Amino acid sequence: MTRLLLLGLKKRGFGKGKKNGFGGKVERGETIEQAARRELKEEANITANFLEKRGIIYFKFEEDPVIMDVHLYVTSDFTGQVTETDEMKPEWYDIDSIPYDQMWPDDRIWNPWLFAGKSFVVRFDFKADQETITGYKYKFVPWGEMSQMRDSYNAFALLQE
Ligand SMILES: COc1nc(N)nc2c1ncn2[C@H]1C[C@H](O)[C@@H](COP(=O)(O)OP(=O)(O)OP(=O)(O)O)O1
Repeated sequence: MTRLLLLGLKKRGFGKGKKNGFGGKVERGETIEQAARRELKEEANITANFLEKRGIIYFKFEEDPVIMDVHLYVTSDFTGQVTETDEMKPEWYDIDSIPYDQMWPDDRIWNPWLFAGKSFVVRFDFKADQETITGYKYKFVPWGEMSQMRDSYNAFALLQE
C-alpha cells in the first residue's frame, strides 16, 4: 500500500526554500493544538477533523540560549482541497521517496520513527549555521502517553532521566 506525506515548500520566513510540514508560532490565547489547526488551514487550506500528537522536538542552536520546542501532530482525516498559499506550496510524497536533501537535516532522523508508528521526544543540537547537527538525544513514548504531555516541561524532564 502506498503511504503519502504532505509537505510544503516554504515560500517565506524561517526555513524559506525548504520542504517541511505545516506549522508556526502559537498565538496569544491559543492552545498548541489550536495553533496547529490554524497553521494547517493558513498554509495548506485544509481543516483537520482529528489531530494525533506524535512528538515533541527541541532545537538548540549554538550561541542561542533559546531552545525552540516544536509539537508534532499528524492527521489523515481532514476536509478541504489542498491548495497552494502565500506561505507554502504543498505536494504529496510517497514515504519511500521523501526529499530529505531539500528538508531540515533532522527530518532524516525522525521521519522514519513517525512512519514506523512511534511517538517520541527528541532534542537536536545544531551549530550556529542551522544546518549541521552536532548531536541528538531521544526517547520513544509509549502509545497513549503522548497526548498527556501537555507542556514542554514534562517532555524535557523525560529526556533528562
Ligand atoms: C531547525 O530544524 C527544524 N526542523 C524541522 N523539521 N522543522 C523546523 C525546524 N525549525 C523550525 N521548524 C518548523 C517549526 C514550524 O512548523 C515551522 C516554522 O517555524 P517558525 O514558527 O519559526 O516560522 P514562521 O514561518 O516564522 O512562523 P509563523 O507562521 O508563525 O509566522 O518550521
